[in-house]
Amino acid sequence: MTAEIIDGKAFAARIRGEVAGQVAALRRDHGIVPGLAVVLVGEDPASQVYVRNKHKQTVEAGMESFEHRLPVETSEEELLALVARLNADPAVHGILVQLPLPAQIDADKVIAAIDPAKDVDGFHISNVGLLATGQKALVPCTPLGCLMMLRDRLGSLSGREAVVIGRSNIVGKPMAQLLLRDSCTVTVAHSRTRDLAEVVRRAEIVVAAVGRPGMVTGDWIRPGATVIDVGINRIEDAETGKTRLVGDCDFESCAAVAGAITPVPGGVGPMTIACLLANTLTATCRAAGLPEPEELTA
Ligand SMILES: Nc1nc(=O)c2c([nH]1)NC[C@@H]1CN(c3ccc(C(=O)N[C@@H](CCC(=O)O)C(=O)O)cc3)C=[N+]21
Repeated sequence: MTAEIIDGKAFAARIRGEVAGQVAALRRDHGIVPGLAVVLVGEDPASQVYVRNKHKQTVEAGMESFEHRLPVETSEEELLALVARLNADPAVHGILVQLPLPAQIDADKVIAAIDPAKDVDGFHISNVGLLATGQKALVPCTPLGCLMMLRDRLGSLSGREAVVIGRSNIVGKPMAQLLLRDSCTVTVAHSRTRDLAEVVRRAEIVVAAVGRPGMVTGDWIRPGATVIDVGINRIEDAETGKTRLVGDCDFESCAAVAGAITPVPGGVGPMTIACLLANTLTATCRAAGLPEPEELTA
């Protein structure tokens, strides 16, 4: 069997188009322009690429983009002061502080300082708790994108066996909560899981988010399973000496067994940014007391 390759790039473009349409309607009917503030501390090259892409796509969707680049030696107090200003700014509907942060800044403290209503990353404990208890939350972008692709391919997820590999606050844990909310039977596996291959072989849905290049191989995959590869690992190609992006799944061997699989690049990554725009639109609608875009939320 050869897996269908899920085109995350095309899916993300479709979502951004939908967001752009609703942004245009908000402007036309209510004079509201959604605004997204992205804060980058330091000059990590990968982070700079992501922030540039976010800015470009935010503007293309018709929203306002506020970029704040701070030097690597920025203090925690300075960053907290900026967050406070953004919280108070009515033109800002969404706030994203790019992670990781330099060592002198406590990321948990910064996330806790963001107004939960503007927390488009869905990282604030208030949103984490709302998601975990099945209430209306802002949901982390990467798991939200994964959920959209799974629903699109499988329809109802009810009763399905899902295995999430990885237990991070950013992907693994919220992914498990979303799958649970859609009535999957969810297992969260991780580096200490015994017989990991055997656990993964049970799954109709595999979400790999461990950050270890090529760790999941085809012999771990149940025939026909849907495989969502969240890993974005930059490795050096042994032959060309150039760096390239690979996922947590060994693509060739997994694609030979799976029913469908997301590629890296061009899978989950573009969906993450599309969902950031969707969350910004959702936050804007909620702030204005307007009906929110149902098909763009979890
Ligand atoms: N507060 C916060 N929120 C985030 O959402 C966040 C963050 N911090 N820190 C860094 C990670 C990483 N991240 C990505 C987004 C898009 C791609 C993406 O579009 N990737 C392309 C490839 C891009 C390339 O060539 O490097 C793809 O997979 O096709 C990747 C990674 C968001 N993150």
